[in-house]
Amino acid sequence: MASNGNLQVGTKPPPSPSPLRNSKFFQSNMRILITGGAGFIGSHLVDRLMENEKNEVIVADNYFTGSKDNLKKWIGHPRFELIRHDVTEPLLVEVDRIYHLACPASPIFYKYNAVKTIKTNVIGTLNMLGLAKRVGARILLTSTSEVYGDPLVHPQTEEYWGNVNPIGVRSCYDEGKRVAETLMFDYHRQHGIEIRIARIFNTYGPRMNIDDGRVVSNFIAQALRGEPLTVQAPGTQTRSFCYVSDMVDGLIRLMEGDNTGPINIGNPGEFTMMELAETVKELIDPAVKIESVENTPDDPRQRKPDITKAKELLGWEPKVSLREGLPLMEEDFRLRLGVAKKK
Ligand SMILES: NC(=O)c1ccc[n+]([C@@H]2O[C@H](COP(=O)([O-])OP(=O)(O)OC[C@H]3O[C@@H](n4cnc5c(N)ncnc54)[C@H](O)[C@@H]3O)[C@@H](O)[C@H]2O)c1
Ligand SMILES: O=C(O)[C@H]1O[C@H](OP(=O)(O)OP(=O)(O)OC[C@H]2O[C@@H](n3ccc(=O)[nH]c3=O)[C@H](O)[C@@H]2O)[C@H](O)[C@@H](O)[C@@H]1O
Repeated sequence: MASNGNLQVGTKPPPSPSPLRNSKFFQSNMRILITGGAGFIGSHLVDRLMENEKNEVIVADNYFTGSKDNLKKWIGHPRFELIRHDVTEPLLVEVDRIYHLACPASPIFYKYNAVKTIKTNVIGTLNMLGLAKRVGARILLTSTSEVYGDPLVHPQTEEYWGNVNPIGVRSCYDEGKRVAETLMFDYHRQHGIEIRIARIFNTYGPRMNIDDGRVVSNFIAQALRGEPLTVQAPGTQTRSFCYVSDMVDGLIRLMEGDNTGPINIGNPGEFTMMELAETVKELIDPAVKIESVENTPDDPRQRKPDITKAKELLGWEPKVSLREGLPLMEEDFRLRLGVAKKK
């Protein structure tokens, strides 16, 4: 039984999975559902899980921000299935694991239809927990460092309750993810569902949407197009950036470990947005300009994960530094934009 000290007395044991899993000759595969698996992190997670012959992977995605193109190498594979499905509608599939990633991650996209974003986080998570209860699956939620809001505690530990605006333009996402975490623990305490919660910090890498609006994808696309890098004021705000392969490794370790979380998964390397712009400029095009533009409401001024729990409980820490990761993302964007490296 997973534990994190939060369990009430008398919690029911987790629901039993299909009798097949208890058979002496266990032949069936581990059946894994990934909601949002056509997205940036999700498609890299599919790649890693499909490497294991024992895994069958099912992706459910509504393609709001993801695309089939991210999964083209798996379509038609006997151990892979792709379903066009919106998690705000119930889904019934017999699975053993659920990685629940379905939610737009870019602020531009999650603000575009705020009501849909909070529906996805609340109703979508309710539907996935209902599925986990129905089929006896273990479920992992990709929560976010945004649950800490504009943090007054720095770096952020998992015990910090956050400083979140409940009625702002980011609340559909920040509060939506907080409610999702609440639902996860309520199903865990009330129904014994096996839960895992990852609080993901800013993640970057190949397959991010090029015009996604997030800072790393914006700066690299702008530098490759010879456009000014748009540093949103004040430019001294900080973020900590985790390369996608490290993120995927952390998510799998959390799912297959025995701690419910929440556990911060991110790279504690903290940079101001101006420092990030200067690094991208140096790496891609020293001639590119940097311009200051206005920011959006409620933008957190600082963000840096305390990853003590990830290190101690998951044996995980990031391996790829920003200076190692950015060139890998540049190569992907050059390929997709058709922009050759200057000799
Ligand atoms: N990338 C980051 O920096 C970051 C940081 C913190 C948390 N996260 C979380 O990780 C998860 C994946 O993020 P990402 O960066 O891959 O984002 P992404 O936008 O690339 O992927 C999200 C996927 O979910 C799908 N989706 C959205 N709403 C859906 C719905 N209602 N039904 C079905 N599918 C739906 C999208 O089409 C997309 O494929 C999200 O839950 C996000 O909140 C990401
Ligand atoms: O890691 C997280 O938990 C969160 O990180 C990001 O949220 P945010 O940090 O706001 O993402 P960006 O839009 O990339 O902004 C990062 C910083 O860069 C700045 N920025 C953004 C874009 C740009 O062109 N220029 C720029 O300076 C923003 O003002 C902000 O201060 C993701 O979008 C969220 O999904 C995720 O939950």
